[in-house]
Amino acid sequence: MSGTIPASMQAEFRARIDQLGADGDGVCRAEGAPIHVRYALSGETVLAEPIPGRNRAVAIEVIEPSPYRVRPPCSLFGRCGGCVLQHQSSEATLRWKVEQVSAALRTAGFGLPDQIDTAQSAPYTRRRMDLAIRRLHGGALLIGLHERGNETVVDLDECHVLEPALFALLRGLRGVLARVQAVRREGSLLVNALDGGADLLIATDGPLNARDRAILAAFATENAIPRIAWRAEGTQDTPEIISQTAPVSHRFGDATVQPPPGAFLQATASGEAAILAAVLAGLPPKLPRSGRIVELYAGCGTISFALAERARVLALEGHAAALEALRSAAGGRRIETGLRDLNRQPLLAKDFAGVGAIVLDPPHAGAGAQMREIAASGVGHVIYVSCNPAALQRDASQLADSGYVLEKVSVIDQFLWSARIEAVCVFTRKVVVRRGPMPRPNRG
Ligand SMILES: C[S@@+](CC[C@H](N)C(=O)[O-])C[C@H]1O[C@@H](n2cnc3c(N)ncnc32)[C@H](O)[C@@H]1O
Repeated sequence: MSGTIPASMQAEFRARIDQLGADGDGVCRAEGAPIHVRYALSGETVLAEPIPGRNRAVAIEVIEPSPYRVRPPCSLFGRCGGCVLQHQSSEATLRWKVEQVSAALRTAGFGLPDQIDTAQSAPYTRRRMDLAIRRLHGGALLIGLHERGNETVVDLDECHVLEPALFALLRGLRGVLARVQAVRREGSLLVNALDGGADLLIATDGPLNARDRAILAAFATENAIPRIAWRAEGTQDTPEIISQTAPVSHRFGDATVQPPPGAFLQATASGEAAILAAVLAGLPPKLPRSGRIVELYAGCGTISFALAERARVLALEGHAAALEALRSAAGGRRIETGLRDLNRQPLLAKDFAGVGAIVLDPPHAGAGAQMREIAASGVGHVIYVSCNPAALQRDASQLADSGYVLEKVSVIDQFLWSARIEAVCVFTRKVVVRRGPMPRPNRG
């Protein structure tokens, strides 16, 4: 969305909100163009104040409230960019998320199943968060999330989504990082609450000196943190392990994985469970134990180990360290792994010959070139785990064009009070399965 608010609405204006946009903001129309009004809900009339230079506004007074408006639980709501929908009941937000996914699938060309399953994570259960670090001129340190639309860091002195133990850890870390000279002006912190303890990946805009390392190592020991890793801010360098007090471990089913620093993890344990249940429910009921599943974008194996209970799995992933974690834990299971950049080198349609099901969990941008090959493969079951309805719409339209139907949809709200939406969609196509060799992983 670009442009600015029409000249006739440069001052405060009354806005009648038609709907929520994909970003969770209310949308009204002015002179034919949509204007996004923050903190306004569908059906409301609000007094809105334009944000200078943008076609966005902020609700400053609610004139006619939505029946779903509630009091936001967090005092940082409206400043911290982490939550955008605390002023709407969680039930109404879940319905809105279902509608967003439904609209994407309808636009892609599918009829919807009679029932859409839903799951919603509870407050205080987020186990992964990417935070910003900012040093103020006086030396004090902020750890938190950016304000919406700008780089100001809002110190997270209250949070209703994070697991309490992680939140408590941040409290201590704030004082510790204030003493770390490598944080000159800014940095970032990725916290993962693994089963074996918290895993921290810190990035700073200056180099770590020996004193910094000692400070971080002492913090790890005092707080029983298995691992702290570091890398230079703004890079994707392989993280350096600063402190390792215990083995890093996380369980996927009966497998124990050692995820790399900053590893992708589903945002909540209950969200992960809902995703797994929906994926397993979407597998063909008669998949023989000797059958084959190709899993794309497998990460460290969140889904792979559960799939391997049902059939042989070929798990492909583009991030070498994540794949290595999966591969190391896969011993004795029916999991073959392959390192592959599926954008540059997608599996081809013919590579899927004889495969009983494809499970894919692509990044935010969607499956890109890989999707065309999946659609052309004719594999009977395609189970798509989505974290972005817009990408889902693009990718699913290729399945619609290839004659797939939509069997099942589950919408999972594991990013409570945000506009982020997860969905698991099961697409099927009646085909005669071609027999052929298992696709060969491309070992990197
Ligand atoms: C949404 S995560 C899902 C990971 C895993 N399925 C899980 O649930 O933990 C997407 C995964 O895709 C991987 N990925 C991103 N781009 C890729 C590419 N071009 N080729 C292969 N894998 C890619 C990421 O490294 C990440 O592990």
